Order: sequence, then C-alpha cells, then structure tokens
Amino acid sequence: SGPLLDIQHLLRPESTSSSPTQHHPKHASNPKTSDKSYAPWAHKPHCIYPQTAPNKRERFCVHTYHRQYGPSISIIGKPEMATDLLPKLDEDPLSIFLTPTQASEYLTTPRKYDVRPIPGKGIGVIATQKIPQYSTFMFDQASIVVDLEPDEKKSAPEYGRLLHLAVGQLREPVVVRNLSTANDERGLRKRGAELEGDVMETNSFATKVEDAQTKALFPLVSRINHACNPNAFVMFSPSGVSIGIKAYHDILPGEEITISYLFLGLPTLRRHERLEKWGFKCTCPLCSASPNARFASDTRRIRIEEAEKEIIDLWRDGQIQAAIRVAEEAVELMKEEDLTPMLTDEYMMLARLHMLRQEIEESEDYAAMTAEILKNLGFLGPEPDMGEWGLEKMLEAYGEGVIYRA
Ligand SMILES: C[S@@+](CC[C@H](N)C(=O)[O-])C[C@H]1O[C@@H](n2cnc3c(N)ncnc32)[C@H](O)[C@@H]1O
Repeated sequence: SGPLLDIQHLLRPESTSSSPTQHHPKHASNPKTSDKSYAPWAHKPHCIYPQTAPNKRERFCVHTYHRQYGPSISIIGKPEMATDLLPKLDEDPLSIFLTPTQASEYLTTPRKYDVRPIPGKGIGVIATQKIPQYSTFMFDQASIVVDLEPDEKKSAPEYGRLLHLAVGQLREPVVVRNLSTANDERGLRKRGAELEGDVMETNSFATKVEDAQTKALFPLVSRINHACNPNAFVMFSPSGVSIGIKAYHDILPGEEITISYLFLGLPTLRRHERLEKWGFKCTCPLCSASPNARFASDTRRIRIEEAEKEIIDLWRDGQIQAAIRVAEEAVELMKEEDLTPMLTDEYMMLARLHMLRQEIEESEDYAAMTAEILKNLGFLGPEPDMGEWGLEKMLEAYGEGVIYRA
C-alpha cells in the first residue's frame, strides 16, 4: 500500500534564495529557535508555497502550540486554519463529552484501561475494570493535524520535511515517533520523515477540522487495535481536535478495547482489502469465525447493501409499501449483524416512507427510535433535551441524507 500522505514534487520552499538550514527540519527541535515573539505559537511558523498554485502564492505552514494542560500540537495547513483553530486548542475534552457530574466522577475514579502489549498486535488497550455500555471512558487531544490538500497535490519530499518539523517541534516528539516500529526496505528501523510518514499512515484519523478535510494524530487513542465488530467507537469534538472513546457494549475487565478502522457493515473480502494498508491480517472474532458463520454474515451484509438500492428504486417507482418491507428486512439483518449505528439511517428511511403514506404515528415512532440510538451513542451531546428531537427535527437533520439517497 502506498503511503497515506504520498505527496510528491508539488511544494517548494518559500524562497529559493534562503539558506538550506532554514528548511532543514533539525533546527526545529533546537530550543534556541523557540522565540516568544511568535506567541501564542511556540516557534516561528514555518511556511512554504505549493507549486501547484504559484500565482496565488498560497502559503502552507507548520504552527506549533504548547497546550497549557495537555500535549502540544502541530498544525500543517493554511495559516488561516491554524488561526481559526487557535481558540479551540485548549478545549477540555471532558467538558465536551461528559456532563459535569460524569466529569467529576471520571476525575475521582481510577482509569478503566491500561495500554500494554497484546500478543500478535504490538501494543493495545485492555479494560482493567468494567466499562459500562455507552460510557465515554478515554480521551485524547490531537498532536498533529494535517490539511489534506498537499496530500491531494502529491508532493512527498516537502511534505516529509514539514511533517518532520511538525513532530520535532512538539514537546515530546518521541510520543509520536514511538508509534511506528516499521522497517525500511533494508530491514532497518525507519527514521526521520520516513518514520513520521509511517506513523501518520497507520495511526491518523480522517476528520474535519475547521471545514478542512484533515488527517489527525491522537497518540493515546492510536494504541487501540482494530476489530470488525468493535466494542468501542470514536467521537470527535466539533472542532475535531479532541476525541472521546465510547463503549458500544459493557466491556469486562481483561477484554481488549477495539474500534473499527473501517466503515461498519463491509463483507469479509472488502474488509481485508481495506485493511491492507495497516499491514496486518485481521483475526478479530468476525474474521476468524467458522467459514459457515462468515458466509452467513457476508450474505447478510451484501443483502443490506442491495436492500438500500432496492428501497430507492421502489420509492422512485411509487411502490412505497414494498419499499417499507425491504427496509424492515434490512433492519432485521442489521440487528443480526449488530450494526446498531447503521439502524439510524434505516429508521429514518422508514420514517420518511411512512410519511409518504400519511402514516404519521409510525413515522414518529421511527424518528423516536433514531433519536434514542443517537442519544445513546452520544451524538446529541452529553445532556440532550429529547423533547426537542421529534419527527420534524429528525427529518430536518436527516433530510439531506435521505433525499440524497433517493
Ligand atoms: C493504530 S495502530 C494500533 C496500535 C498498535 N498495535 C501499536 O502497537 O501501536 C495500528 C497498527 O496496529 C496493528 N493492529 C491493529 N489492529 C490489529 C489487529 N486486529 N490484529 C493485528 N494487528 C493489529 C497493526 O500493526 C496496525 O498497523
């Protein structure tokens, strides 16, 4: 698999006349280059111009910020992104994902997980105490955020230098560098920009930050391994720079905490294709189930995908009752496959279809079922007012999605 941030040839140094050391990342980790005059940034922002937009002279920079309470962060992207993000960099994940009562309980009870070696998987995260269903039990803040634009522009060498600088300017670059044990072609441990590129490749999350599609690295959460039917999932703060890990189910002491690196619901072959970039053979319970069980699961998953297309065709044909039957079948299959988050879309499809038949009561019931799942999963905030989330608001929230799918 090619590197995630496989950027080639398209960024060039800000000024060709500047001395080579000016662009040498090594100077970044030298504390002498830290200058308070760049406050609130910890170092002088380092900028280059993408070669693809020479007329625009659009800058692409590294901005590093040392959080007051928490790890430092380097942002690689347009300077406006760093400026807009600045007020959010000190956000407190606890106050975003928890109610005040939950936050004080979290702060006064021991941590419920441990980070340790897991046979065959490197390092992983294990529950050390019971983690109740739907509780948010682990938090992290981004250490590196990369605007994906240079990725699209394929400009590896300069991106590598920016990334190396971005990591070097963190208070603890080793926390990021330790996330890779990858070797190069000669079997030696990767170093420098190559190593940091590998870290981003295998550990970063795609997330929206200030409306930019970015890759963000969260070093603690990076230690969570993949499972196709995971027991936990990731929630992003609205800013995209904080995350919380939430339990889908009760997790018992000794159980490994897992998240899915992929969209949920894929059949085996497509999961394995997509997992290739992480370079491991998945041995999660779903992937190592008996051939019969895997076949049955794949059949259900493929049928769920087909059902989506069928529902839309029937809807277009005006066969609403038939579309409802197919959507109900998909709901049952999703339940069998334990794909709870996917039910929200399906229930809203059913709410919409029943609306078309003037069956308001059924429509309201399905909207309420969606709201209940969203509340449990935390997508309506830590203390949602459920009175607010009736049929009308749910249709509004899902309107675009449902219309788009139709
Ligand atoms: C985001 S990291 C997870 C933490 C990693 N195990 C570590 O030691 O830092 C992703 C890497 O972990 C390993 N990994 C994750 N899930 C795995 C699984 N289910 N089975 C085997 N290896 C896994 C793979 O090497 C993958 O590239």
